[in-house]
Amino acid sequence: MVNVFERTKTQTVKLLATSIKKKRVGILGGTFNPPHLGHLIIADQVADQLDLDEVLFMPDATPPHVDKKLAIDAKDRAKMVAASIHNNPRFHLELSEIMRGGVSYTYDTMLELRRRHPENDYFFIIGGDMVAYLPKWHRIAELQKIVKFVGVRREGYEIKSDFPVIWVDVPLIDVSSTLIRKKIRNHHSIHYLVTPGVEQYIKEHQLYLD
Ligand SMILES: Nc1ncnc2c1ncn2[C@@H]1O[C@H](COP(=O)(O)OP(=O)(O)OP(=O)(O)O)[C@@H](O)[C@H]1O
Ligand SMILES: O=C(O)c1ccc[n+]([C@@H]2O[C@H](COP(=O)([O-])O)[C@@H](O)[C@H]2O)c1
Repeated sequence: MVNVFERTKTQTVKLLATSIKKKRVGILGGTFNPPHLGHLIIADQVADQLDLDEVLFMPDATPPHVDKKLAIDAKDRAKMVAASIHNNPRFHLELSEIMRGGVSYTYDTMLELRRRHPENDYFFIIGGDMVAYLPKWHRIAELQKIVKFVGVRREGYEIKSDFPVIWVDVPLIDVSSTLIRKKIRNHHSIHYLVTPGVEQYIKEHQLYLD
């Protein structure tokens, strides 16, 4: 007969084994100013084709490139991301960069995520407009050792880079946050370009009107 102590020990070991199951985790980092259907489609296509367990949508605090101005608060961007992804159980909001504050270098973030879950495989998703700049990213040589980069093509950008990237085929989606902001400023429709929750949030908070 198995004594209670032994049974508990076996169960605990089993529990620990399942709780540290290695996951394949995609990360879509961005400014999400605002999040749009392009973000959702690329995350879903990559998750499907690379068989990912989850995708973390991770709004940055201050983007590393100096030319990106952020007029709206990180809280608004995070709330809009939450509204975009709430009905997809594979998508999660990752707040590490906003909580850490300052310039959001991916290397610092990956160290933090790896500390939390060293067992996982991480796949950082980037659009074709970003791939050419990868060699210039902060501590890229070390970063490459702890994350795999996944590239998706983007309308209007030709890829000329021999940087090691896993390419995933996605339908070309000619939508950007810049386009959405411009449409709002010009009082044009953004219906179907963002989720209904994001459209409502933008209206309620009167974002991007100037
Ligand atoms: N339509 C799209 N097709 C492919 N990749 C995209 C698309 N939209 C965004 N991405 C990628 O998603 C990531 C996060 O994008 P980000 O939040 O900066 O949106 P954006 O539309 O590029 O914003 P902005 O127009 O303000 O520069 C980046 O790697 C970007 O290249
Ligand atoms: O770490 C870097 O040097 C670095 C340089 C450029 C971009 N990134 C990350 O790439 C992601 C997409 O950037 P962006 O500006 O297109 O939203 C976002 O998570 C940024 O923090 C990171």
